[in-house]
Amino acid sequence: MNSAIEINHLTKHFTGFSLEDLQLNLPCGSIMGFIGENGAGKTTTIKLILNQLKKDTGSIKIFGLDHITDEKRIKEDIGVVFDESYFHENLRPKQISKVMNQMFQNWDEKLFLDHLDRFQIPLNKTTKEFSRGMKMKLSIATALSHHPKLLILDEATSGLDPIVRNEILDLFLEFIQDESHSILLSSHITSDLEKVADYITFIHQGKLVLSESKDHLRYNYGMLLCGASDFSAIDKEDILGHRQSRFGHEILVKDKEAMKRKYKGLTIDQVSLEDIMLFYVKEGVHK
Ligand SMILES: Nc1ncnc2c1ncn2[C@@H]1O[C@H](COP(=O)(O)OP(=O)(O)OP(=O)(O)O)[C@@H](O)[C@H]1O
Repeated sequence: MNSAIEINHLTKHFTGFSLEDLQLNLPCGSIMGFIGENGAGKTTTIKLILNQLKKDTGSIKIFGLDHITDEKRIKEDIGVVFDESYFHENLRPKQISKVMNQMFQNWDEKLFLDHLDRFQIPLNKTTKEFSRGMKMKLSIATALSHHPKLLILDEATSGLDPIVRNEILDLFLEFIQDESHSILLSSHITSDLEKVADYITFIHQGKLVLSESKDHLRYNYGMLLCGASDFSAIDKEDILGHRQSRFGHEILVKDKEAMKRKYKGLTIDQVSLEDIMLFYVKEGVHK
């Protein structure tokens, strides 16, 4: 079994929105960043994976097993974090531990308390007395404490300060040291994904734009910078996306090295995930 999550031809229709023919493969031992604008379909995809929403067509396999017929078995091995805390607000961490112990065979209270200690989460407060960051850390500690093999996190680091986010990213990198572990991480904070993700899947208006290794994106995509006269000499087919500013033309290109050879003398910068997203979502892509 090499895939933690394997999605083929997944489709879900709502009135006014469709997730169409999604393909995604998260290899075991890796982190996949899941990106897309607000309303692109990330949470819908995650809920479909978790069978919290019913798919229309397509297949979803987790650890090689069907996500519906083998749901009970699979759920033991998945830790899930959504951006909202789902604990009752009058519970203290040890009471949460009792609840989780009923839910998961592999619940490990010692591990849970170790995570809380590391995150400096007070044991004597109820969750309604927690800050947003504390609630998020509590959710992540909970998700990790039944020894899951797969973590699925939907905007789990949104609204957290950079120090807390870094702590959490470090924890993800530790988790992934075990090659049987994997993470699907939806986030708008593309710089976080640049730090930790091995793969990036990008959806736009319910459709897959790309699903590639981060290194492939880093080495193949580039931003060509030029003035008006050079711009007119660039072949249309090389322009993946284009933006004009008062400083000149910025052109999103694929196959950076080939472009460097073809347009000698022009600057081609490294491109960030945020740039790629902006060009697809805001500037429009030419092909
Ligand atoms: N239960 C539902 N019934 C009808 N439409 C829904 C339902 N759930 C989601 N949608 C629609 O599906 C689309 C995608 O929503 P989704 O929450 O998956 O986006 P997202 O990529 O997670 O966005 P965000 O980054 O804002 O969280 C939206 O247009 C939303 O209104």
